[in-house]
Amino acid sequence: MTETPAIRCTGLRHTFGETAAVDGVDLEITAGQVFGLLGPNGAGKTTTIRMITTLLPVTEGRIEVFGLDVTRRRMAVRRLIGYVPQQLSADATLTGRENVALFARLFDVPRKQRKHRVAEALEIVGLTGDADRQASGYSGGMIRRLELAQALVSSPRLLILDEPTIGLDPIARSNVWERIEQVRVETGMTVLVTTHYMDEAEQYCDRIALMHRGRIRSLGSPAELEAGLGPESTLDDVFRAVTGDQLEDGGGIRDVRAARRTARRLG
Ligand SMILES: Nc1ncnc2c1ncn2[C@@H]1O[C@H](COP(=O)(O)OP(=O)(O)OP(=O)(O)O)[C@@H](O)[C@H]1O
Repeated sequence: MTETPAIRCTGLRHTFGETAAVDGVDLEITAGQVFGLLGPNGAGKTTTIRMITTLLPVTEGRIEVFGLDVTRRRMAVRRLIGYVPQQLSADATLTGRENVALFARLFDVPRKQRKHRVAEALEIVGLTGDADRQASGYSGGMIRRLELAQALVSSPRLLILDEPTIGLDPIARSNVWERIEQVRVETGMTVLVTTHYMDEAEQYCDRIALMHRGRIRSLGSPAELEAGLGPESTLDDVFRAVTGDQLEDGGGIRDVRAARRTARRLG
């Protein structure tokens, strides 16, 4: 018997007025994998994620999360998902522990388990020593790890991260990824992540979908995608072949925006 996939999208579409942000996506994500959704700015990644997390309606097609239809079983689906959006979700005026405790209450973690689960989530992301400091004093990497703890406190089966490492320095980036990897190994959680960083996708993702103009253009493991283009090809080459060089400027602009956003959050 085949295992129910963590996510199955069939003929998925979402339009904003005349714009088809997601334009016929078929996608299956195996439970327990780290799956990377890659694409240039405006490819439709965030729109896809927002439909999976039930935050946007499905205009056309169907999404199932562990076999549950997201349109009909919205609340049940939400209970299965931990979501770290691109925009700020940590409160700088609270301590790290208070931030995570707030999410434990929001996500209905049973009262008796809350203290333990909050401490556990902080431990996983390596923030135990800083848990009782105000988040306003955290670095960008620490804020991102705090947001990860917020998403983990409800013990989700599916963790969805929208550009978790954008705007961070290389050490903070690998630190965030190590925590994600650790949780995956320990819990068997499925992880769906968007990133602009090809090296991260190559190193940490089991499978990748390259998205461009609302459609999936290429799908497979990093090695399969590279081998498909030719010997010595890198994931960057595959990306460029699919999107026509859009990454050259796109990533930079995006990084500047993200760095500004991170600076604002810390300021
Ligand atoms: N609320 C909205 N109203 C109108 N158009 C939108 C809205 N959100 C997204 N779009 C459009 O839908 C398309 C896909 O956007 P989306 O944010 O999903 O892309 P993305 O791949 O996540 O890009 P990025 O890497 O910049 O986050 C773009 O053309 C975008 O301008």
